[in-house]
Formats: sequence, C-alpha cells, structure tokens
Amino acid sequence: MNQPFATQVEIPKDSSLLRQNAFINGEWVKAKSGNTYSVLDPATSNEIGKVPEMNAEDTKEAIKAAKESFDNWASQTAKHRHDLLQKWYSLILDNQQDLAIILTLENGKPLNEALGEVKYGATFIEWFAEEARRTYGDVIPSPMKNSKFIVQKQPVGVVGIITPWNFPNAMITRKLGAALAAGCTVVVKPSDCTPFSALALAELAIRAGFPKGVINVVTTEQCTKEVGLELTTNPDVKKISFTGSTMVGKLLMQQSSSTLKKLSMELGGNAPFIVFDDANVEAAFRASGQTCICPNRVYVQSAIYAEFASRLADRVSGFKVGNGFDPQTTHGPLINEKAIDKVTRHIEDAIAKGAEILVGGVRRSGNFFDPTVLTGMSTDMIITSEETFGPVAPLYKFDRDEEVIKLANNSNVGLAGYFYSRDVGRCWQVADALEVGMVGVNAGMVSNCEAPFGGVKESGFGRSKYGIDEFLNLKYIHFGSL
Ligand SMILES: NC(=O)c1ccc[n+]([C@@H]2O[C@H](COP(=O)([O-])OP(=O)(O)OC[C@H]3O[C@@H](n4cnc5c(N)ncnc54)[C@H](O)[C@@H]3O)[C@@H](O)[C@H]2O)c1
Ligand SMILES: O=CCCC(=O)O
Repeated sequence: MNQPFATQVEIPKDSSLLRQNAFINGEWVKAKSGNTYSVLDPATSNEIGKVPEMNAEDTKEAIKAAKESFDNWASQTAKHRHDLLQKWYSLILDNQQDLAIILTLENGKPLNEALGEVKYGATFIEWFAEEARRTYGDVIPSPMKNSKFIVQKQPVGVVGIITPWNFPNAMITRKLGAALAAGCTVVVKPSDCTPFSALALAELAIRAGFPKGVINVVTTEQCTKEVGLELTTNPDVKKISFTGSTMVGKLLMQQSSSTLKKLSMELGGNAPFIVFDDANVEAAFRASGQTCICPNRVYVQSAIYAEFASRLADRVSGFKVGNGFDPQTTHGPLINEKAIDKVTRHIEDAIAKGAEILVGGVRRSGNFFDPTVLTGMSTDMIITSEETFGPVAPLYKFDRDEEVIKLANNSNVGLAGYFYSRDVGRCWQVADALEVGMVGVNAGMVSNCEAPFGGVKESGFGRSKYGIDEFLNLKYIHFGSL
C-alpha cells in the first residue's frame, strides 16, 4: 500500500453552493452570538470554511420559522409538493459534480464514491416526490347505519432532523424527501464535521422554489448538546428523525419523551457477513470490499476459511489509501482522530487476545489508516460486540449453521446482515433466523430508495420505503347522521 500523498483538491464550479452561513426562514444567517467554527478537510486537516456556531436561541428561531410556514406548506396540494421535489431532484442531478466535490472535501470519501452518494441521495427526493401523491387513506365499513368511518393522513408538523457525517448528503435527503412530501416543515442539524453538503442542498432547494421556512438548517459544533436538547424538548417540534449512533439515539429518545414526540431512529450496526462453504467465494469477497453498511464481523466456514482469507488479504493489499480527489484512491481518510483511535483500540485489543494481522494494521499520516484484515478472532474481543466504523475486516471461523446464526445474533444491535450460499433451503432458513432489519443473500449491498431501510433491536426503528408514513398522523373521522 502506498503512502498517501498530497493531491490538488477540487473546488465546486458554482461557488454559491459552498455556503458558510446557516439557513433560517429563507435567509442565509449567522449565529446570534456571531460565533463560528472551522470545518476541516479530513484528508489534509486544512480549513474548508467556517459556519455559524449556533445555540438553543438560534434553534428556537429555526423552529419558529418552521412552525410559521407549516400551515401553508401542509395545505398545498400533493401535486404541488411533488412538482417542487421533482425540480429539486433535477437540480441535484444537474449539480452532482459540485455536490460530490463538496462531499469529498468535508468527508474525505473518494470523489467517485461521493458522486455515487449524491446520485443515491437524489433517488430519495425522486422516490418521495412520487410518494407525495399516494398518501391514501381508508374508508372502513361502519357497523352503524347512516355513518361512515374515514381514515385520513395528515403531516405530523415540524420535524427535527439530525444526521451523521458518514453520508452527509444521502442521510439528509432520505429524511427530507419523506418529510417534505408528507407536508412537514423541518429543522435540519447536520453533523458538525459535514455541514456543507446540507447547506448546498438548501441552496438548491431555494432554486427549486421551496417557500421560506419550510427547510431550515442549523449548524453547530460546541453547542450540539443544547441544540439537540432544544429540538427534542421544544413542544412545537412534533417529530425527531435521527440517524447516528445508538448511544446518542437513546439520549434523544429520552429527551423527546417529555413532549412525547414521534420518533424515527436509524442507529448503529454490527453487521455479520457469513460465507458458507457452498458459497461462490469470488462473489462473496468482491462484496466484502464494499464500504456501505460495512460488515463488522466476517464469519467463514472452516472448509473455505484459508482460501477466503488469503484471497481477501490479497485483494485488500491492492487498495490505495489516499486523498479522495486522487483518482487512484480506493479508500479515503477516516473522519477524525477519534475514529482513528477507535480503530487502533479495536485492533490492539484483538491482537492482545490472539488475533493476527493478515494485511494492513498501519496508521499513516493524518487521518489515514490502511485497510486491515484480522484472522484468529474470538468472541471476547471488543470488535465482536462494538461497531468499529473503520476499514477492518475481522475473520471468524465456524463449522455449523446453528453455531454461526447464534454468533451472528449475539449482538444488542441488528441493522444489516449478509450471507453467501448456493443452497436455497439454507438461504431461507438463515434469512429468517438473522435478527436484523435487512438481509443481503448473495448480495453485499442492500441500500435502495425502493426498499425499507432500517434496523431492529438497538439499531432503531422506522423504515424508509414506508418512510412517508413516519411523517404522517392517522386521523379517524366518524361521520355520523348522514
Ligand atoms: N442506521 C443507519 O441508517 C445509519 C446510517 C448512517 C450512520 N449510522 C450510524 O451513525 C454512527 C456514525 O455517525 P456519527 O459518528 O455522526 O454518530 P453520532 O451519534 O455521534 O452523531 C450523529 C449526529 O448526532 C449529533 N449529536 C451528537 N450528540 C448529540 C446530542 N447530545 N444532541 C443532539 N445531537 C447530537 C451529531 O452532531 C451528528 O449530527 C454510527 O454508529 C453508524 O452506524 C447509522
Ligand atoms: O451508514 C449506513 C449506510 C447508509 C445507506 O446505505 O443508506
């Protein structure tokens, strides 16, 4: 693996997409305090720009704007909301290269991957534009004469949206598309590490014609806790849609209980990836190189363990770690020092307990870490129970199906799980048995706007295909004396 080297960073052609203010009530604004914080490029640690350091007061202002615009937005026809979302979708695609550059600047992922995320993110806007027109209700046969029972759907109100850094574009569009289609207005708080993708999306939303106050974006770093507290306790916010770690999700859920908000929680995972001895090994290890919803534990059946491990190590040693703007780069930097520390701690713990490094294990300069394959893993290692969120593939050997299902399910979380086998009976049994929200059978990618994305256990609740319902309340109307 090569040492990462300096690469010329790119800048968006349309510089007005790189916004350095927050967005409240249709205006680009500073924090009331005038404070700002610097956002760093994780590949170079250079400052990309500054954004407002907002606090609870600024957040109240954003919530007020969202509340004031709600009645008007909710009363628009579904067709009108559809048209604006479609226009926004087209603008996102027209500006995909610039959005990808902004994403790589702040998140570090290779530009091609960033472009993939922007296109993936746009599919949610397109999908929910279409769903806006399909929020059908029901007419229930009444047991009484001269009356009708009607169920209709109405937007829940102002939504607080809190998102992580690892998908700075798509995690926002997945929520925003559904919320806006349903007729809700929103206050978005992106990750402090990656605010620029959210602000660029807001700029394109203005160009698409969304009315002021419908979308608001609050940026903060030091005041994250107080902004989160305001969003989760302000009675004018009716729902919180959160993507991030299980730890923060639990806190937000607790805080939201004081006003009994509706919640969607897309939380951490610890995905098992199982390769049975009848698998198409070529297909299986190709997929294990994917970075989306990364497998955290790779279980390989004894008969093919050695072959799989050696081919995986071989493939991983060909990866090139570097700046996301270098076209040769396959793996960008980790987001920050904290992420590097976690990966290091997990690898050191595994080695202390008997694991061996097959390839990688080296921290490069800055936030770069070589993709790593570990062998000789056992269940007492931290990696087995904690999400690493870094480029580490720990290999575990197993013999029997029941054994691996037990191992795979031995986790407090259950987001995604993958396995490879050519036995149809085994495929059904394992797919049924895995305690996760999403299963990839002979497939290493499960994310799609058309499919329900979400987890079980402590990976949260709420689903994206059915996502528009997450932003709607049911209202039952008993229409009597007819
Ligand atoms: N299930 C999914 O769909 C999904 C998708 C992407 C990422 N994730 C998870 O996200 C995690 C990585 O992202 P992260 O490091 O940004 O997660 P995180 O939980 O640290 O932060 C997520 C968001 O919450 C904010 N936040 C943190 N503390 C807060 C508080 N007290 N009040 C309000 N907001 C607060 C952060 O600023 C960020 O915007 C991983 O656990 C990953 O599995 C889950
Ligand atoms: O980080 C989680 C993956 C997000 C996705 O694939 O939609």
